[in-house]
Amino acid sequence: MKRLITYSRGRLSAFGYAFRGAHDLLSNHAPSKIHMLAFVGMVAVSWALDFPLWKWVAVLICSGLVLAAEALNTAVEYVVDLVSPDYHVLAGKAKDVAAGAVLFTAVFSGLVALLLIGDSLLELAAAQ
Ligand SMILES: Nc1ncnc2c1ncn2[C@@H]1O[C@H](COP(=O)(O)OP(=O)(O)OP(=O)(O)O)[C@@H](O)[C@H]1O
Repeated sequence: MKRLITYSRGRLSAFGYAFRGAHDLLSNHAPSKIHMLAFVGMVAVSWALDFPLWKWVAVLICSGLVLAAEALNTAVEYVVDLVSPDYHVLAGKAKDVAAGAVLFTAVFSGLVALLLIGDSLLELAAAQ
């Protein structure tokens, strides 16, 4: 029982650290705020176009991937700034590649959003 309580406390602390990281990400990094705004905008559009369940799932998966990529990119930036505050070509590459991960997820999520919205608009037009 004591081990279970200790284990549960450890897991709860881990959640706390994760929420602290998410708070830091969303309050101190402008790109994350933009991604969050895009997510809120996409939720509004999905609501307005009365997306079916599978489209909501696609929206949530894509939005989660973009925010997770942004979080990892920010983590890479923190670590690079810690271990290589001075200029180093590899430090620059690490940051650039991490930013590339965000670019990939954002571009492909944008394409998914266009397909989902386009499909709903075509359905609406066909129903007129
Ligand atoms: N220590 C370094 N050595 C070499 N190049 C670096 C270094 N730090 C940053 N750079 C280069 O400058 C670019 C911008 O770095 P910076 O830390 O400002 O990231 P950023 O993309 O502007 O961060 P944010 O997402 O917070 O706006 C990096 O992608 C990299 O090419």
